[in-house]
Amino acid sequence: MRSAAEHLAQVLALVEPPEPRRVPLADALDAVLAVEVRAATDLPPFDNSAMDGYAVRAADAAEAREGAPVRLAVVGESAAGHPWPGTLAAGEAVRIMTGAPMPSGADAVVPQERVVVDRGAVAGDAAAGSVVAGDAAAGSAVAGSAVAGGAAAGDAAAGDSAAGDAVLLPAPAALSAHVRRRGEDAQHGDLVVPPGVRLRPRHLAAAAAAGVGEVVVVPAPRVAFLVTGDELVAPGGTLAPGQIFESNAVYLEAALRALGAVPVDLGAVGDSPDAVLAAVSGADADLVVTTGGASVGEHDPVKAGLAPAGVSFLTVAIQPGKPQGLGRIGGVPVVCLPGNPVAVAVCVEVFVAPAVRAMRGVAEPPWTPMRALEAWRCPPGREQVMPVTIDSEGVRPATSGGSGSHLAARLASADGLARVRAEADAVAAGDIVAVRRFTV
Ligand SMILES: Nc1nc2c(c(=O)[nH]1)N[C@H]1C(S)=C(S)[C@@H](COP(=O)(O)OP(=O)(O)OC[C@H]3O[C@@H](n4cnc5c(N)ncnc54)[C@H](O)[C@@H]3O)O[C@H]1N2
Ligand code: MOO
Repeated sequence: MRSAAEHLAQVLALVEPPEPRRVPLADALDAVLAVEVRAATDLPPFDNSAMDGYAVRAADAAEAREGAPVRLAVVGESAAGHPWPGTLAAGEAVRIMTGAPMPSGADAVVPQERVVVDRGAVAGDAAAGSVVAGDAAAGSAVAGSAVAGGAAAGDAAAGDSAAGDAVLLPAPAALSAHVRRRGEDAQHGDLVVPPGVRLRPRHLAAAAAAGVGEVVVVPAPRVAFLVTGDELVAPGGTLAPGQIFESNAVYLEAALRALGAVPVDLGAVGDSPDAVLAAVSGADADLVVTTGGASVGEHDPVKAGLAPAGVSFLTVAIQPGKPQGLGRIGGVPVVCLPGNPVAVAVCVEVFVAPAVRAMRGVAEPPWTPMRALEAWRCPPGREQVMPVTIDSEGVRPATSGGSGSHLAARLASADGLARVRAEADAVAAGDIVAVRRFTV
């Protein structure tokens, strides 16, 4: 019998990552980046305002004081997507919105709460203009110089100015205040996401912001699955004598999806070796997984169909999961699992998931030592993989029936798996076992 570790090495040796492919960002979530993302532009692409307010020349406001504000003529407006085309001259300000380009000549932004707008002051009769204070402080700062007219306080009103108004600045503006500098986030050509990163939403946003619309990734591997057995009926149907409900295909489809693979359902082919060979041979996949028909029985169709085509059938020192097959059909790696549902779940966690993660370039989560809180028995000579419940103190068998490979319903109560070395024939309370929460 081959050890589980040895068998895993053989499985991993058989699989290869799919060829990297260029995909739009919308299709790249969770894929592993094959080629680094570099900024296609400076980011931000231009100097712009971090505030709604007024773009000014800091030098103009240097002498501004409470009670002696500096008055600037508002000569235009720069909004996000709508730059102001001119050049700011001494004594001028431009109304500016958050994200809008800084006008040429401007080097600071004064938030609108910190100014007082003198409505219509420049265009015509200053005395007729109304003074609009952004907030109480700004209002009081210019109380002495406020021009007669209806005064109204409030942010919205203060921002509502256009060319022809003037703004009163009650304090100096620091050079570059509230200006977001071109290239301060990333410069054209800078590394934004290195290769090997599993792309999460934040990586996609960073690539998009840097002007990159497509990325080269290791695509999700296509993993085909085939279930066998004349006794299977789709869940929800009616059982005739001797029939059982199909659960392995349901599990595999979901597990493969959870692993980031593209599941390819090859169907249920009954107990015909020819049908097994035909289904597996035609699979458009990076890996094929079969369940059932891999043992020593009279009607083991997977073994009968695939062994003559070159798949090796062997026993692995693991419980559950002893009879398995491994090889290639038409160049495509094939892993044959036994049919018992718990054996399938265990073999996916121990052999198939690591293979899928290796194909994707994703790290394998570790198994960690934990304390057994109860005693249980194990089969000598095979590494036992026991479904367990997990709490902060340790683990307990999830079922009183041990790791029986047919106990599919009870598998639902487990949190993860505990591995007991092949030499042990029992676990005592207090023993240390290797544990991992289910990864699918
Ligand atoms: N004489 C021996 N008999 C068996 C041995 C042995 O060493 N000598 N090994 C046992 C072990 S261990 C296992 S595991 C099973 C594996 O047998 P197969 O891989 O041939 O699997 P099947 O017989 O086809 O199925 C086993 C079991 O699982 C049920 N099953 C199958 N497919 C599904 C499915 N898609 N959904 C739900 N349930 C499924 C099937 O009805 C059987 O009950 O062999 C032992 N025998
Ligand atoms: O190895 Mo089998 O999967 O024990 O029942």
